Amino acid sequence: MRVETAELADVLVFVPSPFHDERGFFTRTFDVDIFEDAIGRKGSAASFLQDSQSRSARGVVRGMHGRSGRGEAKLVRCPNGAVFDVLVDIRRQSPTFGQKQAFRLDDKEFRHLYVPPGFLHGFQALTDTADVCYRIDRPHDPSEDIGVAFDDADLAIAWPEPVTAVSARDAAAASWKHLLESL
Ligand SMILES: Cc1cn([C@H]2C[C@H](O)[C@@H](COP(=O)(O)OP(=O)(O)O[C@H]3O[C@@H](C)C(=O)[C@@H](O)[C@H]3O)O2)c(=O)[nH]c1=O
Repeated sequence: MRVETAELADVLVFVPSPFHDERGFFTRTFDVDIFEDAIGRKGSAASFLQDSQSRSARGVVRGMHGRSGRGEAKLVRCPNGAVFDVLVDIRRQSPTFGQKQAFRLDDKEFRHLYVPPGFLHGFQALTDTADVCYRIDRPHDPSEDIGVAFDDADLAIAWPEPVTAVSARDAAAASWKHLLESL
């Protein structure tokens, strides 16, 4: 498994080496030693407490979601289909504060993102169905949800497909300007 850095500070991309044969494929999706070497902290893998999966139809956007307080670290991958995944750095002290980066996550290359606390995250499904699995290092607490509208003009995320559906919460999300004032 290869580890790549990203344009955004402290984000890592794990790129596994799937094994293909006539049965299909086998791929490792997580390796504790590789993860902890890359993060530079022994024991850090054990901090992931919750594993979740969502399924989305083509064009669906989920995001842009973040977490207040000390935030949460995430491991994000797409085990079925493909998504256009977007991160925004909302850490005031970061050299890449305010910047965004998009990644293609899919069931061909199985790229796996490590997202430290202090980011907005969202994605759009690029295939008829697209699953996203993510682990987080703190139990979900909706009272700490923060968000920015996926179509905020200042954030200007170029979603590649027409947007077919979003949740009521995402449709009513605050502006990027509003979030910046609260950080
Ligand atoms: C995120 C989450 C939701 N839920 C519940 C709340 C709600 O009833 C239902 C659907 O939740 P949402 O609409 O918030 O799901 P969704 O819009 O898919 O939210 C997710 O979006 C992506 C982009 C992320 O990065 C995730 O961290 C998460 O915020 O599931 C949990 O029980 N545990 C969880 O960890």
